[in-house]
This record gives sequence, structure tokens and C-alpha cells, in this order.
Amino acid sequence: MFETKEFLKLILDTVSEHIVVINESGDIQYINQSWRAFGNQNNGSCNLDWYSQNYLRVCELAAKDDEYAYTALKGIKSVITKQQDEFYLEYPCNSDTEPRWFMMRVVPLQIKEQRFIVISHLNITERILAEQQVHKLARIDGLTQIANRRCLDDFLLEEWNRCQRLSLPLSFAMIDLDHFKMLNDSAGHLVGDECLQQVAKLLNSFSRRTSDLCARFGGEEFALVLGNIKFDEATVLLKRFKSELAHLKISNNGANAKNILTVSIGLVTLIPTANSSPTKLIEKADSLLYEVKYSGRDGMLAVDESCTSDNQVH
Ligand SMILES: Nc1nc2c(ncn2[C@@H]2O[C@H](COP(=O)(O)OP(=O)(O)OP(=O)(O)O)[C@@H](O)[C@H]2O)c(=O)[nH]1
Repeated sequence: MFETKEFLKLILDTVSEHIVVINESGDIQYINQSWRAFGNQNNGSCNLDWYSQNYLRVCELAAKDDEYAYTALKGIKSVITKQQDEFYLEYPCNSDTEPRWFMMRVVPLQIKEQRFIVISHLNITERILAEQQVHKLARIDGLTQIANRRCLDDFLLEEWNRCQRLSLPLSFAMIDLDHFKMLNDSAGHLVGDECLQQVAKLLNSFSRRTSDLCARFGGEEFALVLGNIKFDEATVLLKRFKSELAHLKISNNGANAKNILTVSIGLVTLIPTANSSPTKLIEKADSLLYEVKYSGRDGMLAVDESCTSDNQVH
């Protein structure tokens, strides 16, 4: 019994991979139960006569407007022509209601004189969703839920390259809370945490376009990247942030006459060139920020390096 065709067929019907076996011309020779069930689900109730189908032709049709289908087709052909021993592809295949991913594996099967190709598709959605979640968590600051330093570095580099290519201005602001230690010491770290969340939420509302990013640089320091924005506009935007923060009246006893939380800002606008770098841009904004700190805090020093004449705003 164990050697019967029927027995082996029943086993193949228990596996969750959708399996199809084709000959070297692409004619379907065998499908398992998972393949049939998936096909029925995705093609409505039509009882496709799979055994009259040519799998390569099905792929060719799909490849006309789907780059994954095109890659799959090339992969299958490369195994048929023995250019590759095996072929793997991970590809999205969303249903009407949810995102889905599959892994396709193509391997040859030699039975006596005849050569077949076994193609299996395995649903890997759970793994991909978990990977995406890990990727997202690795780029988000846990406390404030805005971008973290790693995400900022990647984004700034991308935006730097884009602006350099298109000769567009790029603005970078470094924002540091004033006397934050005082707030922590007097109100406690939990209140300090809430305050960081409030500032992050407000600053994040100023990052509206895909070329903008608000990030936690570290500790009580934040950064704002504004791609393709002129110096004057960036200055107005950060002044508005400062004034909206003042309206929140976050208490910081002893920090200043009004006993409210303030920030110091260093802002630089430039058109990226090969002579500079994102790191130098951050350093420049940081040094401006520290000038503000030394001259009394609660201010902004902004420098326009996008035009030849040096333009400073306090
Ligand atoms: N509650 C809280 N505090 C933090 C966090 N990260 C950094 N801090 C605090 O931020 C404070 C930073 O202190 P300092 O570097 O002396 O800066 P400052 O008191 O803001 O003074 P200036 O920057 O000179 O105005 C320290 O008390 C840190 O403990 C955080 O995630 N939560």
C-alpha cells in the first residue's frame, strides 16, 4: 500500500504548499489538493480544467503587466533550460481583503527518461508581516513614536541625494529642549517623558510632505528634515513651531521668567553638493544650536547656505 500512487498522492494532498508539476513544455501534469483549493478560491467557483492548461502560457499572460510574474516566468524557464538548478522567488499576491506573500520554488524532477519541473507556492505572509513589524520597530522611537536616529540618518541621506541630483534646497533643524534636566528633577522622569511625547507630537505635525521627517535625535534633542523648502519658508515654519510650543505652556519651574518649557534651534538650509555631506549639515545645525544655548536659550539661529551671500536669522 505504501508504494501505491494513490498513497503518495494522498500525502501530497495533505501539504499546505500549492504544488504543480509541469513537463518541459509547460503542460500541467499534476496538481495537489492545496493548488486546486487555492485556484478555486482565487478564480471564483470556476472549475478550471487544470490538466488542459499550459502553465508557461498562464505565466506569460500574467507577465505582461506584472513584474513578479515576469521574474517567475524567467526563473521557471531557466530551470527548464538547465541554466539554473533551482529557482526561488518571494512575491506579493494580495487578496481583495488582505496583503499576502508567497514563496515560489522551482526544482527539476527526473523520472527515468522524462524530466519534469515541480513548482510549489508556500504562503509566507505571517513571516513577512513579522519582518515588516521588526523593520518598523527598528526605525521608530519607542517613547515618542516618531522616527529614531537610524531612520533619520537613512532619510537624510536619501533626501540629500535627491536634492543634490535636482539642485533643490534642503533644510535641517536641530531642536533641543531648554533646561530639561530641571523639569525632570522637579517634576520627575515620567512627567519628563510625557513632555517629550508632547513636543514630538507637535513637531511631527510640521512634517507634512513625503520629503519631510521629524525624528528624535536622542535624549531631549529632535531633528526636522525639510526637503525642497526655501530658507525663508523653513524659518517661518520653525518659528511657528516655537510659538505653538509656547502656547502649550508646558511647565518647567525655574527655567525662565514664565516657568514654561522652551527650545533652542539651529537651522541650516543648503543645496547639497559633493563638497559637503549630511554629517557636516548636522554638525553645522548643532553648532548653531549651541550658540543659541550659550546666548541664553529660547531662540533660533538660522543660516542660509543655499545662496552665496551668508544670510543669518535670529
Ligand atoms: N524623562 C526623560 N528624560 C530624558 C530622556 N532622555 C534624556 N533625558 C534627560 O534629559 C536631560 C538632559 O539634560 P542636559 O543635557 O543637562 O540638558 P538640559 O538640562 O536640557 O540643559 P540645556 O540643554 O543646556 O538647556 C537629562 O536630565 C536626561 O536625563 C528621556 O527619554 N526621558
